[in-house]
Amino acid sequence: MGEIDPEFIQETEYRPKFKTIEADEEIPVIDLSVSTPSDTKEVVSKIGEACKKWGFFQVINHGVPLELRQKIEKVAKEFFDQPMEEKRKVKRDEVNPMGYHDSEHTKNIRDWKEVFDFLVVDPTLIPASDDPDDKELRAMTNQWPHKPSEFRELCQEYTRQVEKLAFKLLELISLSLGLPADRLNGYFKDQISFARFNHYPPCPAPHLALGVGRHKDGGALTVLSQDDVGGLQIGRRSDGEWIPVKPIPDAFIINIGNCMQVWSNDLYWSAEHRVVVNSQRERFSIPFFFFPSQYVDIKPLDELINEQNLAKYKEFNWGKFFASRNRSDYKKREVENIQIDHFKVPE
Ligand SMILES: O=C(O)CCC(=O)C(=O)O
Ligand SMILES: [Fe+2]
Repeated sequence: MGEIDPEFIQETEYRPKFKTIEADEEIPVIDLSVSTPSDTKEVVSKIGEACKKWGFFQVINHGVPLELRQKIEKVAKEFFDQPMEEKRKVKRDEVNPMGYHDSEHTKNIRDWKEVFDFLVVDPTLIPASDDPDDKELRAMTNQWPHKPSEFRELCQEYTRQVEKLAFKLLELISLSLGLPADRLNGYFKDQISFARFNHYPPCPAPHLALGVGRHKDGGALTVLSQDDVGGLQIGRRSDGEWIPVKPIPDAFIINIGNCMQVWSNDLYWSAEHRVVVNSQRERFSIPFFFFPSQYVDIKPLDELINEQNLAKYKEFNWGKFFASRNRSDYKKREVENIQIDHFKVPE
């Protein structure tokens, strides 16, 4: 049994069990290639069902070139393979959260991973603090390493392509809610989206630590690329059971974030998920967090609420929510991380 720093150790109830979970159910795999309006209708309906039941699905024939994905995976690995001294040159700090980081905390427990974050729009403005009365904004900017030499260009090309997919999915999700395809697009005019390279090194005590502790993604949706190692697990909406997400070559994993859950007034589900690590193989993944503009106030969409279906959430400001979440990632805090449940209207 390996020894690890106590700051990585999860409370007993949150440690992974490593029992074989009966694969009686898996998240749906949806083919996005459509040639007729009736194909689109079918895709929309499958997406709607997946968002309700799981909050997760995988997509194939998504339009992001495989070659680009292979290149980006290669440079991400090359970046992390460098000595710590090199990686620290682009280390993030409390002012600028973009760049390299190796002490991410989820729910106040340290994650067994290192990350590199980069923005889609550079610079991106966010609230300077999570204090609702503080109107000041600050700029986040990208920090690019010199090596690998094609790193920056590939990262920018990757976010351009994945952003296109994110907008396509946003439109399909709007349609699935019975709304016009472009109903949600305006919320992303000054999007604060970013992408992340996750590197999970082999862990000597995979039964005690997690690559990422259980959490829900904050934004509208996440487009995730994972390698063939596996380790992502999602909490099933019906009973909370942890279900592994099977790696499928060239597929993207899509999950609903908190904003979409609120917009849909709980029809769609932002599922809790986590990453288990193993003692043998390192794992890489690349989430793209599709985040609305900081000034957008999030609340259940007017078209979806009525006397039979009252709004389940009070309005909250996305930028302030993000600023609050962001602070808690750095280090242990005494208070609980902000959650959408804090905005729930009592029944
Ligand atoms: O590595 C993964 O598969 C998922 C990572 C994740 O959930 C996150 O970075 O928010
Ligand atoms: Fe996540």
